[in-house]
Amino acid sequence: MKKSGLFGECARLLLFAKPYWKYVALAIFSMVIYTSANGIQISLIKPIVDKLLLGNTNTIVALPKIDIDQDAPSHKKPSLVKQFKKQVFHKFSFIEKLQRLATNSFTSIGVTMAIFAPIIFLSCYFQQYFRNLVMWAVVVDIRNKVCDHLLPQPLSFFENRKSGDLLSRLTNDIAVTQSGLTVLFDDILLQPLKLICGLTLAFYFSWKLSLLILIAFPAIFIPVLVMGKKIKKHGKSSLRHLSDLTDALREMFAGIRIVKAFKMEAEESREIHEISNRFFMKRMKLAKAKAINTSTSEFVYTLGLAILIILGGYVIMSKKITPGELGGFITAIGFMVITTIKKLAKGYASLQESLAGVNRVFELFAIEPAIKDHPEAVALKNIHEGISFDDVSFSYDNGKDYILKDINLTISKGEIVAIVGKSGAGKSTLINLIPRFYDPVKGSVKIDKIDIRKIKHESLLAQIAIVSQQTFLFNRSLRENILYGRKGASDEEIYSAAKSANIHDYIIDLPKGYDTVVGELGLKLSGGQRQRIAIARAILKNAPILLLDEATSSLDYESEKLVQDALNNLITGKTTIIVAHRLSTILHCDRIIVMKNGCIVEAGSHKSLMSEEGEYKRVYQLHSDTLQA
Ligand SMILES: Nc1ncnc2c1ncn2[C@@H]1O[C@H](COP(=O)(O)OP(=O)(O)OP(=O)(O)O)[C@@H](O)[C@H]1O
Repeated sequence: MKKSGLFGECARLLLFAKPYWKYVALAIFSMVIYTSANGIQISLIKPIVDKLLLGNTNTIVALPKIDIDQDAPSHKKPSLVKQFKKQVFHKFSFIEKLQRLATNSFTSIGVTMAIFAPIIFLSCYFQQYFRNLVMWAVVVDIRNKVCDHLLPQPLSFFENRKSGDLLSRLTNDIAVTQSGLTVLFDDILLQPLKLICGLTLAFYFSWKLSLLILIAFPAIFIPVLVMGKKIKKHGKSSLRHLSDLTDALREMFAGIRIVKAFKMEAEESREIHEISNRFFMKRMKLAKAKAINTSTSEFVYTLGLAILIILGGYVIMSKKITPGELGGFITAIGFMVITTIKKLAKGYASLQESLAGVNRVFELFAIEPAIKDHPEAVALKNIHEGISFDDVSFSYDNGKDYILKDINLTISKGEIVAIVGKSGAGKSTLINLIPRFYDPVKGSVKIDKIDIRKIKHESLLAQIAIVSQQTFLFNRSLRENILYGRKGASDEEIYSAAKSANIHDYIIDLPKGYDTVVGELGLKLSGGQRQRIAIARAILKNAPILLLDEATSSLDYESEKLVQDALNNLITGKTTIIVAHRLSTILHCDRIIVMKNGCIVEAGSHKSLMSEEGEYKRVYQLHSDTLQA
């Protein structure tokens, strides 16, 4: 993935806020109001001290201001700095006017502050509300976009990755990204406004002291920048360890039956402890970098404050500033500038930590879907001729080991074909090429003579119903699980599909009937019941191509007979491919294909294959002997 710096990554993150620019503008507007209102309140400190306390009067009495200019000869042309100061303060003359109006007495100052209270209340509320609105909308959008980007990835993408890693990126890393957004919107947007306001006030009170503060800025930021890089590095590796932990936990719970059956609780617990310890060590490295960052900043601030007090004392003693100005200056620096710089430094560190998560989330966006629609892809509306495999070879490892070798097979529309062969012969792999779970390495799979790579993937899948070896049920109601076959089907259609799959009677006997929620991974149902739900789902889909991969393997003999009848009804007129180990279930298929080591070695009807002394007859006899034994 192309590496981008801090600004690049922040900009990419902020691009997600583009659809919400109106709310961003409202948040910034509220922030400006809020910060200015705070600044104006601080500016009232000067009249409180100089006019009301030191002047000891309730009326406007112009204090003889002790100024560095006062001894200057009147004919001398003011320096450039002084002219600039005059110009700047002239622009802020409204503050002076406000002061005159509002600073006659403690009461008028109190009233002025009270007038600002609702403004501060509203601007504070809206700036927080809009910032949060944008931030959470962006977080939700990022997660949705990652999901949308990942779901079309081919099966191999998910098989080659730890699902815990994906889970961790979608939860932990996005949570870290969210805190990055908080920093961006809270600190990076709001704090500079406060900093500008604080510095303006500080310059207004004493430009010389303010310049000293500006000179000290690099001393504050250098340690922050250095530690920021470390924080990002440790942040990224601690997220990787968290993802390992998520994956281990997910696997342990998914395989809890096996863990219990083999009494492996202690072993699993040891494994989890080890991974947790590794995560802890990484997390501590991150904590150390963050602690160094914060404490170095605190050290510099405290030192800076000490110097400021010495210098402040010096200037007040030499009467170059009024006590009111010094009070205002220290308040502006203490409440606005220093707290803001502290927040910016802390925010920078948090941002670096978050960018580690942002990086990992953006890595997912960089993955191009391996199976994409061809630019000239056509939509498949139905199937007229059939399916064909033309010189198809396939490998899971980029051609190192071929699982399917030069397969040539034509299946006519409406034909029922069974694929048999030893375990590992490549039967499931062959049928997985039809819905494009994988693409062939050589040759092509065609439907109605169109290479399926040139058919719109969605329309291809719409023509196929699959019942696979590993029946998966969602932790939702039985109704929803069956409805997965065809969204929008009526209750009658669901019941009819369930009846055909011989599961309806079982469902209606349950206290909650079709609204019964299936336990996690379908643990609450027996293997046979799960498979019948999956068959009902496929029946409901009513697609013209049926792929049954060991569809009846988990059924007891009674259910198998009933489901077999149902399947027989269902497959009438449909192009069906059945992968089966139980040879008794495929005797009446139109054609039986025998596979061995990734090649088709025999093909024909049960009768014709039995008349040959080939692989089928050998396996069939072995199968019959096993059944009789
Ligand atoms: N996702 C995968 N990644 C890598 N290799 C795989 C994958 N799926 C299957 N294989 C390998 O491909 C070979 C064929 O597997 P396949 O599942 O197609 O055989 P099968 O004939 O359906 O076997 P069974 O009857 O046991 O299900 C096996 O050696 C298997 O280990």
